[in-house]
Parts: sequence; C-alpha cells; structure tokens
Amino acid sequence: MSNVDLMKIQEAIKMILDAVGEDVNREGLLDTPKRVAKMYEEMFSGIGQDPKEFFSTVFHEDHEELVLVKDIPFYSMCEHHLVPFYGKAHIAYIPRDGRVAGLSKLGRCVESVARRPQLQERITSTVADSIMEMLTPHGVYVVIEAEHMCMTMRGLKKPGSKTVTSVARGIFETDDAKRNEVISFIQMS
Ligand SMILES: Nc1nc2c(ncn2[C@@H]2O[C@H](COP(=O)(O)OP(=O)(O)OP(=O)(O)O)[C@@H](O)[C@H]2O)c(=O)[nH]1
Ligand SMILES: [Zn+2]
Repeated sequence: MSNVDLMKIQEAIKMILDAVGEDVNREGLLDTPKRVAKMYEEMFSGIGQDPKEFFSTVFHEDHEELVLVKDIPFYSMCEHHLVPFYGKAHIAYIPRDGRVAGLSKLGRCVESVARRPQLQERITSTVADSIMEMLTPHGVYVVIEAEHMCMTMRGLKKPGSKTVTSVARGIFETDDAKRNEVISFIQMS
C-alpha cells in the first residue's frame, strides 16, 4: 500500500502553480495537480521499502565466479532540486557458498533505491551494502553512470556531462584485476 498523500500533493502543486504566476483554473492546468500527484506516487514508491527484502530468497547454485548484470536503466530524483537524474547501473558480485540471487532482483533493488529523493553516491552504496548483507558474497562491485538534470537544464547547464560512481565491497576492494574484469565487461557492447 502506498504511503503517499495524493490530496496533499495536489494542494501543494496548485500552490506552486499559483506562486509562479500561473492561472490554476485555466483548462490545461485543471487536472495537472492530480496528474503530478499520481506521478509522484510512482516516482517515490521506493520510500519506506527495504531494498534488502528482494534478496530474502536465494537460489543455491555452485557458481563462485563473477555474475554481472549491466546496463540496468534507472530514473531517480535529485534530493536537492527534485529534478530527475537517470542512467545505468551495473552490478557485479561473486557468490559465496552457492548463494545466488534471481537476476531480476538486482534490477528491483536498484529501482526501489532510486525511487525516492536521492544522491547518486547513496544509491550506489545502498545497493552494494544490501547485496553484501543479504547474500554474503565474496564481493560486490556497483558502478552507476548518470546524467543529472540539475546540472543540465539549470545551474551549471552542462548537458551531456556524466557522473560515474562506484562502490567496491569485499574482494573487489583489494583485487584490481577483478575490478578491471568487470570494467572491461561493462565496456563491451
Ligand atoms: N554529490 C552529489 N551532488 C549532487 C547530486 N545531485 C545533485 N548534486 C549537487 O548538489 C549540489 C547542491 O548545491 P547547492 O549549492 O546547495 O545548490 P545550488 O545553488 O542549486 O547549486 P548549483 O547546482 O551549483 O546551482 C549541486 O552541486 C548539485 O550538482 C548527487 O547525486 N550527488
Ligand atoms: Zn540537483
């Protein structure tokens, strides 16, 4: 069940439109507060979710080598300006004791963490730490590349600039060759 107060968002959006000098009663804007409320309900649906819960079920498979799911698209909202930042997440881990996650759960974890007011660094570390805690793998390496609308459509105005963040846990913290293996797979088309 959603915790989002749709009526409150509608009121707030009406106030913002009014405050920027719009006529809230003109035809094109009549349903806008309702639409924005529904949109926020979707975009902030991760609030209150525990991203670790996607890993509460594990499979047992005798694979203690690299697993990489790359190019997972995500959309999030910059917590400073409430405008989108979006890009791709790449998640690598090396299972231990046969504890592997369903592949889709990696993407579900990213989506849950992204759908709340966020920082790119925090998405990266939260995903890595959730996997570390729940799967206790040999290591996790998460790389996220994103474009921040707050740096492209306003402020600095540098369209095309990309921010890359990475978090290494476990074996990836010390093993350069393992990190480089992941990076070369990420770069492969
Ligand atoms: N570290 C980090 N910073 C972010 C992220 N998203 C946006 N920011 C930055 O957050 C900062 C907020 O800076 P402030 O000086 O408080 O806000 P501002 O005056 O609107 O900043 P400008 O964007 O420089 O105009 C800006 O430098 C943004 O680029 C993120 O995911 N991680
Ligand atoms: Zn921002």
